[in-house]
Amino acid sequence: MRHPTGIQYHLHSNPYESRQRLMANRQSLIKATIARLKQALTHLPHEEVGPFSITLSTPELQLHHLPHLDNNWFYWGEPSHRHYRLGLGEALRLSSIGPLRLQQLSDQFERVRSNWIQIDPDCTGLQASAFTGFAFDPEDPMLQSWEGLPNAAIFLPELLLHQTAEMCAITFSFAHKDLTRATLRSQHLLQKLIDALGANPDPNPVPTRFSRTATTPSDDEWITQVNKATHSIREGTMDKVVPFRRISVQASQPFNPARLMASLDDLHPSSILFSIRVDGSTFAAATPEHLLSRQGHLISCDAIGGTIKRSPNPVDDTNLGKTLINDPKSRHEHALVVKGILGSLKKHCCKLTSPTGPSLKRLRNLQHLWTGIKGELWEDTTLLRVADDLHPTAAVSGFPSANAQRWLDDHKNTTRGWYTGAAGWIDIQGDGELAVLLRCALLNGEHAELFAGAGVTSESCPIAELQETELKFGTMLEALEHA
Ligand SMILES: C=C(O[C@@H]1C=C(C(=O)O)C=C[C@H]1O)C(=O)O
Repeated sequence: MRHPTGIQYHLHSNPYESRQRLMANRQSLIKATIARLKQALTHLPHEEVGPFSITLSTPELQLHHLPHLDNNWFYWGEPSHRHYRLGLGEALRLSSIGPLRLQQLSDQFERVRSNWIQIDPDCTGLQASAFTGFAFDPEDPMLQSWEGLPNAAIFLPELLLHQTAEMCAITFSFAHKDLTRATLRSQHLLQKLIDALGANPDPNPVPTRFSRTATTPSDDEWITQVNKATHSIREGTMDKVVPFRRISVQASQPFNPARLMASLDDLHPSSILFSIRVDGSTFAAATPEHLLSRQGHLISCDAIGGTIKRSPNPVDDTNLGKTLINDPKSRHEHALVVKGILGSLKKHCCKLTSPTGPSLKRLRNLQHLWTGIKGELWEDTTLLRVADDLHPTAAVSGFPSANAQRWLDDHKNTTRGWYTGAAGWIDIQGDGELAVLLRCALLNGEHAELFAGAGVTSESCPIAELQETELKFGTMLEALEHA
């Protein structure tokens, strides 16, 4: 295959072979890439303030999993689209907290975007991009196990490895004009990246053993809480609320985030995978739900609400799906999510479309009611401003949102950190994707905390909602066995 720059390359289908080849050629690859970077840097416009991003096609590299890294990382994967992004280093961090956090972040990012220069000498067409994420609660001070993760932030990585189904490219970014420093830093990160990609994955034939050490609220407390919620709903306080539970697990050896993401990739190829490590906090998620995707003036959102288990028996599995789709309680719970999202999008969109009824979204261990919502944006808005109005959706907080939030605060069902917040990427054009952070875990050595919630309406059965949270914990618990 011949690349536009004239570089000859081969796509290796055998990962072992491609790793071997990478390690054998790594010094020459680093040298050649840095030479191309230096060459591209000579084209930087002198008068601009930056940030600056240089994108180089790197067909010799392939990204299918989070590699084993000892420094900070940002990772986004959509296995079913063979689409992955890995960020290392921070060229720039924008952060904010408080009720105006997303508007402030949006304004800061728009200022950055207006000065951001990207050079793409290989004509990859891949846009320079940053990672972003935010906690559920705008006021969450991010204490205890969440310490290190900011409440809301945008991170422009110094090195972004971007793999699509067709190509792989590296974008080097920096927020200053010290070209020597930029080159040295790029070389250092490239070396780290190639060493990580080229390393053979740790063999882990034995499942990781761990035990559950704490559950908050306990089963009994949860049942009381759900009963109180259905009572409040029947009294007319709100239509729906989504309380959550947290479990702690303890293993005999540290969990390995790279192995965790690889097993999530194998077990949940249709989910969105996200992981971040900053300042000692490691967070990972495999979520089925987009909060928002934006491409130009087109946006889309997932409305998800209504959950049932799966069965290994195909007939039973189909029947479970039918039960869910015909269940008035689940349909009602789902309809509130759709209504809430349409209500939030109205002011941003000149056109909104959604199917008249939900379909089934089948995941490995559970199935959901799902409605895809599409819209066309008015011109003067941004991904983060739309996200600000969407978040929190009735899928993760309740309906109406303010009443549900008050109920959760009153019942101390708070301190969620990034669980049920959102994270993703945002590019130089203002396009991006944000995923709702569900089916997730905070990793800390041999300790992990997992989070799961369930939508409660007037007809909810507390035991069924308890079982639903257990099903949802199952996503991470199963993957942690291979971590
Ligand atoms: C709150 C969670 O999931 C949300 C709630 C759902 C429900 O109540 O049926 C389904 C999907 C998610 O929107 C979670 O996974 O923790």
